[in-house]
Amino acid sequence: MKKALLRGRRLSKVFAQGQVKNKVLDRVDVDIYKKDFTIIMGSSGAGKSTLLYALSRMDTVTEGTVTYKDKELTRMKEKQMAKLRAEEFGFVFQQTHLVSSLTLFENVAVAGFLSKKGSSGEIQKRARTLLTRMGVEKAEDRLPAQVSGGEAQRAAIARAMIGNPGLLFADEPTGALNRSHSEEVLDLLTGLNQSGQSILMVTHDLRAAVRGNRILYLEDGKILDELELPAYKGAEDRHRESRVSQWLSELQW
Ligand SMILES: Nc1ncnc2c1ncn2[C@@H]1O[C@H](COP(=O)(O)OP(=O)(O)OP(=O)(O)O)[C@@H](O)[C@H]1O
Repeated sequence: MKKALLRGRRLSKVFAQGQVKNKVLDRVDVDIYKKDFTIIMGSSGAGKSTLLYALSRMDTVTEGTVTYKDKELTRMKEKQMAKLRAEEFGFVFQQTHLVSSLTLFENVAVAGFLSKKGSSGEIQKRARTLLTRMGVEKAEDRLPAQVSGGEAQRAAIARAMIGNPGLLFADEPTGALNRSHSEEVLDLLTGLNQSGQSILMVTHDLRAAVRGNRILYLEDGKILDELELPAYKGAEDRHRESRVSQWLSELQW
């Protein structure tokens, strides 16, 4: 039996606004496995991002436990959690949140210094290698405002990878990109996964979802169903997209 890298048990999240309570996650049980490219799908407002934030402890849960490599994150104090997050997790969001006054290289290197993994020289070398791997080495001395949205997102992925994370969390990483830039970013994520990187990604885009080998479907705060797929082999596999599309239509997505 596969052992979970990250495990959520009976996760509930209630947002209270005055007297009104909105239960967004309802006792969700979920396991995320090492080396998988796991996707969270569901309709708008289903709680996808809330589940990602709960599992990464970017946000607290109302009830339930989150365990990563046998450490219970839901018991950790914020300082301990911040350390674990810096050492073990990488994050990519729809907006890159790159520091506007720093070059792409500096954005990646600074994140590397914060992860405290290696000497200054090693981190700078790794930053350059990652920017090259992401295909943005020619833009590394430019500010975020001087590059395209796709280049900025690729630099943001380099930044997320600089600490060699055990798990990369991505929340709609292609949500703000045009089709060709989205494909470039998805190709990079697929490549990272093929070299062993575990990824958990939220998306509402079918083209992004087909990159995963396991898709979880969230509805009304619960995981309604999941689909296992073989590893992604390339865009020519048309059958894959129709299979996922068929599954989603059965779920009335
Ligand atoms: N900080 C918050 N305070 C109050 N309600 C919130 C908060 N964050 C999210 N919600 C509510 O929780 C529900 C789920 O939000 P969430 O962003 O997780 O959904 P989602 O499935 O990621 O949606 P989308 O695909 O539209 O981004 C929504 O009804 C949202 O309005």
